[in-house]
Amino acid sequence: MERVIEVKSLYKLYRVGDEVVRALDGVGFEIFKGEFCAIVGTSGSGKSTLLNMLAGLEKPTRGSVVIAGSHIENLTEEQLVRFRRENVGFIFQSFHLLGTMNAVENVALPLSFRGVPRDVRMRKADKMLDLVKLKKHKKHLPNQMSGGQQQRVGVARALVLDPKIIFADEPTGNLDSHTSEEVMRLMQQVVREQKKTLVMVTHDAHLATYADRVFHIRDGKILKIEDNRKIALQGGLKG
Ligand SMILES: Nc1ncnc2c1ncn2[C@@H]1O[C@H](COP(=O)(O)OP(=O)(O)OP(=O)(O)O)[C@@H](O)[C@H]1O
Repeated sequence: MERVIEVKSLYKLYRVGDEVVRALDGVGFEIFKGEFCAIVGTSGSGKSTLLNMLAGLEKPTRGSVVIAGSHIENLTEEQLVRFRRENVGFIFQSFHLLGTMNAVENVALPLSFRGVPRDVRMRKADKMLDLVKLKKHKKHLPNQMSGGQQQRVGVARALVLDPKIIFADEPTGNLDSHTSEEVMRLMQQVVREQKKTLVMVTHDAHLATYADRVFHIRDGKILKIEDNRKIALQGGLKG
């Protein structure tokens, strides 16, 4: 199996007045190509800090983060921007769609930052919207779509540059429970069919059951890693 993310002895300490907060307190794990992993924990457990380190948005105090073979903790800001552009897609809780652009234009946006010609951009964006089953909503503006449809656009946009890894921070935080499950199933399907690696942060243990593996984090430490595939297999064997 191809290792896509390798984290070793990762620490992030913040000084707040006289106190030191250990947001990450010696975290280590590996994530492989094609895995859907969820990082689960309560508020303040260190989830966002961990995701920020994995995406190279913040520097660790100590330890290493190797993504697709590069030690990203050693990269300069400029190199990090390039690294993210070439390797990473993001799905946000609040969708982050541009209100004046329709669905295809929103999905095509990351391609225009790369200087891809308009006809190629539109063709690729169109294909991605088919993939997330939004064929009929391509010309709709964000305010003409439901929350779930907007997040499908968000998923399509994260995929359009064909990134190795997708990071999702509470991707269903603004959706009702039924729509959340739909978006989870979509993400699960995308990871399987496109052989992507998806790392999702959530406080919701139920949504985490859609992931292949669940990393439980508390006080900046990984308490346990649950393998849902093994659990499903054992369930199947028992049944
Ligand atoms: N910039 C900062 N300065 C000081 N302390 C911070 C900073 N960022 C995070 N922390 C602290 O680090 C710990 C972990 O925070 P983090 O945001 O990673 O938690 P979280 O699990 O993502 O929480 P939430 O679900 O509420 O977003 C918390 O105790 C938080 O107060």
